[in-house]
Amino acid sequence: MEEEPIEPPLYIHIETNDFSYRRHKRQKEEDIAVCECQYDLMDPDSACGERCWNVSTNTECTPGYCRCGVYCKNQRFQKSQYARTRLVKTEGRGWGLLADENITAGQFVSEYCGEVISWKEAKRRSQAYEDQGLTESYIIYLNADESIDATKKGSLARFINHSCQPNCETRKWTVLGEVRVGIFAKQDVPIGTELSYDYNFEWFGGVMVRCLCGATGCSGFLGAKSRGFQEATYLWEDDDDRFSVENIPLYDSTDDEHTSIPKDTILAKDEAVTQENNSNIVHTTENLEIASSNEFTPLSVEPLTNSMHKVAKLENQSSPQNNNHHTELVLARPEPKFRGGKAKRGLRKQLNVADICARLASAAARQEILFCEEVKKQATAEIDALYDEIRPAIEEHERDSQDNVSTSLAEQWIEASCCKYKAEFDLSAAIIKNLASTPLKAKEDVNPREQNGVLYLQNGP
Ligand SMILES: C[S@@+](CC[C@H](N)C(=O)[O-])C[C@H]1O[C@@H](n2cnc3c(N)ncnc32)[C@H](O)[C@@H]1O
Repeated sequence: MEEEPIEPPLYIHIETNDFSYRRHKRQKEEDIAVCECQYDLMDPDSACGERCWNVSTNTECTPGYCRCGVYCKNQRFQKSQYARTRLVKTEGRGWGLLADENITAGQFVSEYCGEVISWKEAKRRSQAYEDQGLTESYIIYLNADESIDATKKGSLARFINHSCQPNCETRKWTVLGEVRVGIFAKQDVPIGTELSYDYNFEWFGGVMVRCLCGATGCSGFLGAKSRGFQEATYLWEDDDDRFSVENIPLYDSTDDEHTSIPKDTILAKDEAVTQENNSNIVHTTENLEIASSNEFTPLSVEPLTNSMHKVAKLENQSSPQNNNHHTELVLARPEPKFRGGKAKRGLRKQLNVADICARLASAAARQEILFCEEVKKQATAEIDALYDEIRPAIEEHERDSQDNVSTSLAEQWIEASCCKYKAEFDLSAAIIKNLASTPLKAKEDVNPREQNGVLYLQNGP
């Protein structure tokens, strides 16, 4: 019997994402993250190695803005610094990718390139591919709004198969303002080993693929953790005839093999190949979140007054040395900080400045305190306005673990937070100073008022 030729699948090979659906983002100068690394001949890691703060936030250095110049090691996506890999025909799982060199844990293996498309378009294509009866799936989740479709255009990473016990993982990196997906080794991978990562499909199609990864504890199906899968299995349990096991289109990759090519026939070496018949759609979700180690914690705006819970209990002490109405400010313990670092608005005012001023005999002292309060109000208004601007980015971070706050906005936020802290501090300092050094009004001139447990003054006896 004549053996069928081993035909590598057809697709258009690309090494950077294709942006036909929208324009590539243009990185603004103020948004470029510049690290502090400086190349030192004696220390190779000095040129944007592990200690580089861009590396620690999964952000590549921008050429021309990194002082390490050509020595910068943090431009792996931009320079396509992939590991050597080989395309291989597997048994039952279509084509796969082998390590063609010893790969070390943490090494960048390849970028998952494809067409960057909107979430809506991904859904539309998913349906279309399914309607065409295509069983292999190449769409992965990029972020809440976009996906990467490597069905027709892609890099070699599109051939990496799923395993429930993978030796690689996906990570998201920001490169020149765009988020990109890389495949990174989770462990040392010896030459000749098949590369794999956990798809965790967001399964759009009705087609389910039996997982043939062979791992102990294999979940049984590709995308077993996906919402689509959960819904389908729920319906099965429901005993609904329409969704009985028989009626669910089930694709077993072994049955679908159209060739009888010997197991693991090594085909091409880092080879770009094209063919039109391989397509279908999958979505990964959780797995990509691994990439979000660039934790962004929104700055909390916790004014001093707020942390000084029930701020000031001003008690008058009669002192033999001081015939003035000496006043002591007692600060209660701070309340715990806001959880999640989220800025809270509408903070309760702790200091009744008008009331404090009403007790001070000196007009200059009153003016100073009122001025400080005015500055504090302005600082509060400033940070509230900024909060509205920064809010969408915070929400996006919460949704996607994606830090999209522009550096300039983040800097404004930090500056405004500092101004507000300073204004709070100045106000408190002005009150303390004036209460301590300024004569208070005579007791009969002051109308004692209930301070609601937050702040109250008692004149001396
Ligand atoms: C991104 S492609 C991987 C490359 C694909 N094997 C090929 O030949 O082009 C994903 C498809 O590969 C197949 N596949 C990947 N991992 C598999 C596994 N563990 N078990 C069965 N089929 C798998 C499924 O058909 C899936 O839709």
